[in-house]
Amino acid sequence: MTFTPVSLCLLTRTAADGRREVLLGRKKRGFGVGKVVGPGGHVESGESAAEAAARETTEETGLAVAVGDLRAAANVTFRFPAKPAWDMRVAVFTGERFAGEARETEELAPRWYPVDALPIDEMWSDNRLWLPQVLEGRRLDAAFVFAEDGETVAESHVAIVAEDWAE
Ligand SMILES: Nc1ncnc2c1[nH]c(=O)n2[C@H]1C[C@H](O)[C@@H](COP(=O)(O)OP(=O)(O)OP(=O)(O)O)O1
Repeated sequence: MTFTPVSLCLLTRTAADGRREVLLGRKKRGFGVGKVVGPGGHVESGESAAEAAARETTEETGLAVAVGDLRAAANVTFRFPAKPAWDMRVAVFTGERFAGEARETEELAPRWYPVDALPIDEMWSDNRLWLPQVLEGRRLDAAFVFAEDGETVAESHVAIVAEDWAE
């Protein structure tokens, strides 16, 4: 089985009203077009997963992120038995430090969403099973198998590796 390496970056901030927000965006082209996703994409040859997360974030949102400010938050595999070319292993990073203002790019229309009101129905269907936990500070290992339609989660496995923010 070959899993394409992909990185995903979840930047968070505290809004003026005190609510915690996460930067997501509507995908404008390519795989998953129309869905709300975190900035991310394929890890290029010679690049670490964290470097890919930082680069993709800059390319897709205009924000500058330092690799050292990213925290490894989850490893998630997506398997599509009906379409194995789509199989991917996603390294998910979180971070709170970045520079600049998010702007729309050719790939993504970014927007800050309150963490307690995620647009979960507009995201990949696996997201509801792991994204809120990551945003609560848990580190996860997860695996999802998609049904023939490439949209419905047929099997899921989510394991908590660490309760990072537990005090
Ligand atoms: N199932 C699921 N859950 C959560 N997030 C995602 C998925 N599938 C996904 O593809 N994604 C995310 C991961 C990435 O943010 C994108 C996919 O990246 P993609 O646009 O295919 O990769 P790029 O390298 O940016 O592509 P090109 O620029 O080369 O077209 O969606």
